[in-house]
Amino acid sequence: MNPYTELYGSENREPYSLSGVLNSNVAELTESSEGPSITPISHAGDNSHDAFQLKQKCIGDLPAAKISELMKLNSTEQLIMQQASTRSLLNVANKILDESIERKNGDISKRVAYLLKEVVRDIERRISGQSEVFKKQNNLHKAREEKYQSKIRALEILAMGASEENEVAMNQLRQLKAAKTKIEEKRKLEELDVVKLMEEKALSDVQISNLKHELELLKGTYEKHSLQMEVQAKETKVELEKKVMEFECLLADSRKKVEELEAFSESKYLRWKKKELGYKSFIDFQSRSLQELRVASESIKQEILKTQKVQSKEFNHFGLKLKGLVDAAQNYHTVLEENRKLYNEVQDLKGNIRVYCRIRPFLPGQSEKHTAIEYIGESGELVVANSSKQGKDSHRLFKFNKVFGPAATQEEVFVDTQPLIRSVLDGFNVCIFAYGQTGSGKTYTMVYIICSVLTVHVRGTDLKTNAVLRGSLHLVDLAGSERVDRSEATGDRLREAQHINKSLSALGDVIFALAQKSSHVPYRNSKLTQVLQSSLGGQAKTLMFVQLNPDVESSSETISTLKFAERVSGVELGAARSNKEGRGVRELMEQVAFLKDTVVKKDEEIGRLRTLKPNLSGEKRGISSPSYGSSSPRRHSIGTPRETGTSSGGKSLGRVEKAASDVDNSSEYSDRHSEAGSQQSLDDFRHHKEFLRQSRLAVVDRGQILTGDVESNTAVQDGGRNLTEDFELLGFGDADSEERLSDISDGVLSMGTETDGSINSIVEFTLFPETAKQPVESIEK
Ligand SMILES: Nc1ncnc2c1ncn2[C@@H]1O[C@H](COP(=O)(O)OP(=O)(O)OP(=O)(O)O)[C@@H](O)[C@H]1O
Repeated sequence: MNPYTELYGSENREPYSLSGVLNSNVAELTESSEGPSITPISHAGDNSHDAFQLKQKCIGDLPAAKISELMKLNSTEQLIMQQASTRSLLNVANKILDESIERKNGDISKRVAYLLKEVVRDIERRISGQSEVFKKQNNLHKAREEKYQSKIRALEILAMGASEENEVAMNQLRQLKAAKTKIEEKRKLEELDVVKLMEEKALSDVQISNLKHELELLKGTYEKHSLQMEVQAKETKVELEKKVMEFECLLADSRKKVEELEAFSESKYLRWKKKELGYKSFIDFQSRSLQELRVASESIKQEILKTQKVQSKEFNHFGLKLKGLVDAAQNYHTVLEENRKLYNEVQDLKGNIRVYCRIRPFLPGQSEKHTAIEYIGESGELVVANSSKQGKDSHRLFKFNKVFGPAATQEEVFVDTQPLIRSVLDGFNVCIFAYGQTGSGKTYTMVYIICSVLTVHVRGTDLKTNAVLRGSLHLVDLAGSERVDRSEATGDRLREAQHINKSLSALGDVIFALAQKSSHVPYRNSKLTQVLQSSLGGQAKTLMFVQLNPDVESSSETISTLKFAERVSGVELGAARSNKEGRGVRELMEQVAFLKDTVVKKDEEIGRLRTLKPNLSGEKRGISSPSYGSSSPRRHSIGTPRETGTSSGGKSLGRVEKAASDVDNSSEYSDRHSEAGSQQSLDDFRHHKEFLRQSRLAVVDRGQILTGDVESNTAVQDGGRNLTEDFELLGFGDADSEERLSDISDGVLSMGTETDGSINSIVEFTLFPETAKQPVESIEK
């Protein structure tokens, strides 16, 4: 649609129609220019232009409709118009319009006129474009004409030429035809392509519509989303506003604080300023002092150098003195060693009981316990903490011949004990017994000997002097010396503990008597002391191992044990003497001993019969008999029901009411138990005998342990005789005392065995049934 129609409607048709007229004229001109008359027009242009100029004035006075009418009607004018150039024609139209605009003064709106002018200009542009095309076409036609002319000339030449050339022409024609068919095919293909493209276009349309639909959907969701976002934005806005308010409050606070801080920092700054001034003055003062000090240090250096020289001289002097002191110290140590030796010799001469103290280590699982042992000296000093006491008494110092700490090995203990054991071969009686509370390591130290007392008798002949040597070694593993109140034993175990305690208190009595050098030593109060009589009083060498439990909970037991050991260490047995006798003397000694024992046994028999009398008259009460009245350190009551205690190695451990270590108390015990302790039940006695039958024999010869059957007594004749002698020596040789002998013969098992050279040894294994009671049969008899 023409845009001018839209703009001006029917009122403004006049310029449009004028333009249409002009256009049609131009179109006519254009059509005519394609024809062969173009050339005359262009050639005749100049003449017609002059003619047109002539008519120009009168045409200009006419209205537009008239002009077109004139152009149609007047053939001469028409020709002029046809022959006039388009530019001239348009100039005329312009002029007419301009004049009409001026003349009509508002009949034709200025706007329309202006647009008309624009249209005319556009036509002009087109016409100039068309003229360009015409020129080009003209040139093309000229070129074609020339080409055809040359072809015509060529064809004329060819026509005049031979028929072969005609054929060539025909061929060319055919080729042209073929080319034409190809072109047609190509066109068909292109048509097909167009169809395809149309189809694709249809598809694309469908896709576009789908996409549009999707776009609609997306638009919907987007709108929803944007709505939500808007709601959220509103909420967030509210929150933010709140926050802004809060921040504003904070800001106000912060401002206040800042102001305060500023004020504070201002005051601080002032203070620092003052301080700075102070420091500056102080630094000045210091630097002055430093200068002075430098000067002083220089002088001191000089003095030091001087002093160093003096000191080096003095050092040399001291070195010489020190060397002298070291020599003196070495001498002091040698003297100290000699003193120790001399002290030991004095001890030997006096016949003091040697006391070795041994502290067992904490057992596995006791690692967190505290120790009561505070100090172990190399010369036998021992400091023990006494938790029950305060102040000065909270520590107690003891001194013994030797103290073995928890780390001491069996080998170390044996090395120290070896010389004593060796002296048995020289005819000395040696007794080694271990004392201490239950579980303190007595058996461990006595090298796990399964029995309580092991006696080794060694007999030999000195080949040079023909003298007979008799030595005996008693190894005694005593029962635990724990208090009954601590053991909390009841029933059978309490009785057992009391019996065990008897033997320990009897031992205490003996040691107390020996320490007091009293005329009567109560050896016969227990089998233990009877067995040990030769070792405790017969100028024997006696060694006591005091075993200690390091646990602080056992400190009271430890203290009482050590007190007892202290007493024991004070006992002087007299210088040890070797049993080296001529044959005659020995026989006489044996006779004396035999007679002594017989007297003693007769006394005992009388005493027993005395006690038996009230029983026979119907009074059922305990009797006191030396043969049964003794208690011993170990009880082996096989077959008797008993509680399992803390014993190790199958031993029955006695937890006793009072430690025999406490000599003050032990005498009291001795009195009390000498009567009560002798009561033995028939059952216990039987059990004891049964056990003894099953017991095995251990043989020890120079530290070697041999075992043998109890029944297979393979002693040589001398050995057999020795056994009898030993029984006599121990005071059990009375043949009249049937019960006691049977008890001892079962209890003391011996075996002789050859040792090196002429020395024979007898080993005895002794068990003491503390709970064995007097058999009813014997009482009745
Ligand atoms: N020196 C030691 N080194 C390592 N363990 C030891 C030592 N002394 C003792 N023991 C251990 O401590 C425990 C108690 O020792 P032992 O049985 O010899 O005590 P005891 O005094 O003979 O006891 P009881 O009075 O009950 O017969 C045992 O397990 C033993 O192995």
